[in-house]
Amino acid sequence: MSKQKQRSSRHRHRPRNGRERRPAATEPEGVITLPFTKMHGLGNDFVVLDMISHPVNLTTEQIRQLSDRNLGIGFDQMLVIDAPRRPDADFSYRIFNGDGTEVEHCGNGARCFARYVLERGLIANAPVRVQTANRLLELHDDGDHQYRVDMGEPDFNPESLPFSAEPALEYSLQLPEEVRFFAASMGNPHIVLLTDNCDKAPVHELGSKLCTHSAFPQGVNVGFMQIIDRDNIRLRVHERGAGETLACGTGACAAVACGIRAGLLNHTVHVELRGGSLNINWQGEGYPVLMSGPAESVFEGTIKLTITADQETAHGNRR
Ligand SMILES: N[C@H](CCC[C@H](N)C(=O)O)C(=O)O
Repeated sequence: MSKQKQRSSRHRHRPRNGRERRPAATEPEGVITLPFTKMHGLGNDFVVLDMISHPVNLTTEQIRQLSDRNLGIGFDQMLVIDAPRRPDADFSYRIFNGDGTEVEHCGNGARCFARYVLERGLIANAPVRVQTANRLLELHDDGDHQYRVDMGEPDFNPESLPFSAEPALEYSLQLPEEVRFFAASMGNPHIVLLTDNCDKAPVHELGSKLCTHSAFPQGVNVGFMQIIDRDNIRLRVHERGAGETLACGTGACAAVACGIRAGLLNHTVHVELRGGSLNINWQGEGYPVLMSGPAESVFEGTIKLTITADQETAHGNRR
């Protein structure tokens, strides 16, 4: 059986066209009950929505409200699972920061995605191929809730962030104080600053200033990397659209790739973040970055949402 057929036979109730959908429970006019799952990767926390079974297009404002840790559910990012949009993928998934902005990649989220679809039998077994806005990821299950993700290749071209500068190993900005940093895209934009002590790094003050600096028209994630030795780093990340998180998977990949490219690190690095640790491997130009780490599922819930008429239509149409 061709790989394509093998792949489709691995899906339980998941015809390619995604047509079989169970509408979210609908209550009085415009109110729906939306099931969600709360998950995290090293404390970087997510709300996971299954848009195949419960289709609804949330507005930016609704995402912001749901991310509020007092008024909503609370999360760093929302992961939205959907049917694949290309034949070589098993699923697609969309990622939204807590501020409602949609982004291209989420490393900790990819591991949680893998656990979600495998534990629910939405696919028979790993590897799971999932497409994001601009990448195709391959997710592997290493057992004991440890997952390994082929994160794709780092892109060191500053235009990929975007950041208008001549390609270089290291860059600088006058804030007015001079700040030096590496830059890489993992599908989403990262800059990485070296620090001799993560605990004392000005993650919030400097991170928030750089994250929204005009040099980065689409914003940027700001990592603070402390090199312990060639096999171990500590890392804190001020994330675009979320602030400092307890861990950042794409940030760990970007930091290690930049460190290896600068000749400061070996090819497999243990990354200690505030929420725990990841193992990152990168063999160099032309190779993908491989990330290994845990994914935890915390609780299931439902939330009532008032949706507008056109969302209702979209909701209805996607049944
Ligand atoms: N804030 C990031 C997206 C989430 C990345 C992070 N949570 C990860 O695990 O990679 C951005 O705006 O590009």
